[in-house]
Order: sequence, then C-alpha cells, then structure tokens
Amino acid sequence: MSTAQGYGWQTAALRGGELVFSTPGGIEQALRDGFFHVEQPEGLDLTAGDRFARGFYLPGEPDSTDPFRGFQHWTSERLGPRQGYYCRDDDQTEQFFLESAHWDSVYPQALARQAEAMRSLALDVLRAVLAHLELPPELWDEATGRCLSARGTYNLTFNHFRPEVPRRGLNVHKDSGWVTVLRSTDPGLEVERDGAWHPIDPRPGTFIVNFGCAIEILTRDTRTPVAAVAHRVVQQPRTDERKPDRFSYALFVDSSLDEDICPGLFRYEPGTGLRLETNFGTFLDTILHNTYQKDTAGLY
Ligand SMILES: O=C(O)CCC(=O)C(=O)O
Ligand SMILES: [Fe+2]
Repeated sequence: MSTAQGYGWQTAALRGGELVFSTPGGIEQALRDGFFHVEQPEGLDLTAGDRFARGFYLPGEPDSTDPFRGFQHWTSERLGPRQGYYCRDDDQTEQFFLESAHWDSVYPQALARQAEAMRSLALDVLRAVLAHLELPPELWDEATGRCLSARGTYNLTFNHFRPEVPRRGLNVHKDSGWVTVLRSTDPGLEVERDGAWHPIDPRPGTFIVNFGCAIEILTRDTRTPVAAVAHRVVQQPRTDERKPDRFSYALFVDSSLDEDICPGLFRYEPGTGLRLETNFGTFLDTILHNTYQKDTAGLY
C-alpha cells in the first residue's frame, strides 16, 4: 500500500512453505517493490555471522582465541574467481565473498551451519514466490538455473563499511540473481522506487529479501513481472569510537555457472516457453565490475 507516509514496505513470514504477508495484497506489492522483509525463522542463531562480519577484516590469522578474524589473506588467487577478500577503492565497503563449495573448509564451523540455514530459508522463499508467478512448476528448476536442486551458486558475502573512507558506502546496484537474504541491522540502505531514493529502516527480527536481475529477466513478459530492486548504501559517517562500524551480510542465490548444467539466464514467454537471454558468467562479471567503478552503476 502506498500512503502519504510512504510505501508501507511489506513484511511476511514463512509458514508451511507459504509466505504469509501482514497486509492483503502484500505479495503483489512485494513483487512490484522488488523486496520485502521476512521474519527470521525461530531458533536461527546469527551469532557466528555477526562475529565474522565484525572480524574478517582484522589483521592477523584466525586462531583459537578468535577464529573469526584475519581473513584478508583468503583472496581470489587462493579461492577462485569472485571469491574471498576484496577491498574496494571507490566504496567504503571491504568484502568477503564465499561460495558454498568452500564453506566447510574456510568458514568457522558455526558459520558454515548458519550459511546453510540461510540458504535453506532463501530457497523456501524462492519456491513460495514462484508459486505466485505465471510459470509452470515443471519449468521452475530449469528456469532458475538449477538452484532449486542444489546445483545453483550460493554465496554468503560480508560487508564492512569503513567510516574513515570518505566515499559512498556501496554503489547503486541490483543483485544479480534470484533472491537475496540480507542481514542489515543499521540505517544506511536505500532503495529506488518510482525514480526516488527511500531509506529502509531496519526491522529487528527480520531479514530483507531482495529480488535480483535473474528473476526480473525471467518474468518480464509475464502477467506477474517481478522487479529487481536498485539499492545502495549511503556514506557512513565517522562517529565516536564506541559505536561499532556498520556491517551487513547476505546469502545470494544465483544460477549455476556451469554451462553444462545451465546455459544462462532465461526469459519466459507465455505460450512459447523459455528463451535464452544471456550468458550468466559474462552478465555477472559486468554487474560486479560496474558496481565497484567510480562512475558507473551495477545495473543492466
Ligand atoms: O549493507 C546493506 O544493507 C546492503 C548490502 C548489499 O546490497 C549487498 O551486499 O548486495
Ligand atoms: Fe545488494
């Protein structure tokens, strides 16, 4: 619902595999907004993720007194393309990207378990959303690049916003894939809606679910188009030393990058079927490159 106070961004809970929104018409609005809040599942412990978010960039090596610090040495040279520690030049964020194939060998054990729980939530959310779309269930797994059958790309990615760096927090972008489950607990996130930027106030006890480019492309020609939300994080001010730096982290669900498993991103044409739109690896590299350059944006 759009009111004089704002858009009334949607909140939902997953119950028995279905998304129950707090407002009638909630799902339709969420698909138009490109995001919604989802209640955290009961019993999901976020301690490990929050610790890693506050520690991965600290100097040193992980050790028995602090297994959550000292991860800047895990770079893409060691882990592979788009993986590991990145320090951005034009944004405040320094980041840590890690695909599910590496979770057990790189992340502390409790964090690997949390990553799996967040992936399972993300896939439950995606299935519940797909049930509302004009897309036959027999096409779901192929259309979504096999991410529903454990063959997709699943990254748990961390952001630390360095308040001493006088730059934007995180540049304008759309997430690349199907759904993102984002833990964002401090102000600073903004979304674009109807040509204007709107701050998103954190709602305790919830994650934010973002829809990404893959689902926007797939559904564009259907009766149930899903918007990928353009978003950014504004520059974080230097404050007093006792206030901890802003962090966030997110579980990203993308298609398989293995072309034998998934040829790329599809568009669904009702009455015809799936049409291959673009190679996914190239698409992903372009979006990432454009997000972290000075004068571009991670849009397509
Ligand atoms: O920090 C946030 O609130 C958003 C982070 C984000 O958009 C991302 O990591 O893709
Ligand atoms: Fe994002």
